Amino acid sequence: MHSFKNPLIIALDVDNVEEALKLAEKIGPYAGGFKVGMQLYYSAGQEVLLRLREKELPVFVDLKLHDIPNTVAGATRALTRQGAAILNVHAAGGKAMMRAAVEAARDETEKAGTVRPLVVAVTVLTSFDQESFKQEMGHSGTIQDRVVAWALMAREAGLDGVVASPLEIAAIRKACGPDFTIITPGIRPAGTAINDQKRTLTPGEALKQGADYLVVGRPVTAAHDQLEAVKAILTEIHSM
Ligand SMILES: O=c1ccn([C@@H]2O[C@H](COP(=O)(O)O)[C@@H](O)[C@H]2O)c(=O)[nH]1
Repeated sequence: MHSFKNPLIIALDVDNVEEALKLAEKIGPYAGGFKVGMQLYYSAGQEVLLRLREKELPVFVDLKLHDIPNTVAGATRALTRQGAAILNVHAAGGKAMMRAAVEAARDETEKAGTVRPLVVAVTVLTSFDQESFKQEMGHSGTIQDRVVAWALMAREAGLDGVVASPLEIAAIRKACGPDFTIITPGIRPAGTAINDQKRTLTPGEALKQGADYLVVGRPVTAAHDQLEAVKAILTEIHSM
């Protein structure tokens, strides 16, 4: 297991390596780890992962893989070689796809003698509310029921955990047990902008619900004082 020094993962949602490294330099001594998502990876490629390695903090590579099993396995192998500490696939890709991802990560790390990344499944994006989930996705049940069903499927496929909103943490924990990793975006410290997120809680509330890791982007990246924003979240976390 790659070691995160605290549960706070900062989403480096910026456009280039220089900006990412500048932010990483500033908040690195405080953050538990970084997240590299589509915006940064599609702009900067694997170079950003190699450069972030120098900061010696684990990196969650959030590319939400979703394709046929063989293609997802190949992409998983590449991200594993590039040093991802956590990587993710969409649960909607199905059990065979999820199994292919975790087996590819295991095989790649066994060959290299390195630590296997956690492979987790994205459930229902935090930008959906119940209404849009029903109208646009055609699901008649609740978001929570779908998230729990996908979490159970991910566990059966051998995945290590899920990405879900903080509102579903307790239900996932109950269904999947204490060792199943729960990573939650949709984190909004009190008084910060909600933006496009629909299912949110504060850092303290999410931890109280049982989250393992909190993913925070704009409340830090868009803050007037990014370092102060990180420190305030850590103070809230440590007061729990
Ligand atoms: O359901 C999901 C899955 C992933 N994300 C990612 O987390 C961060 C959240 O950023 P904020 O700026 O704090 O909203 C972002 O990189 C998303 O791609 C998510 O929000 N919801």
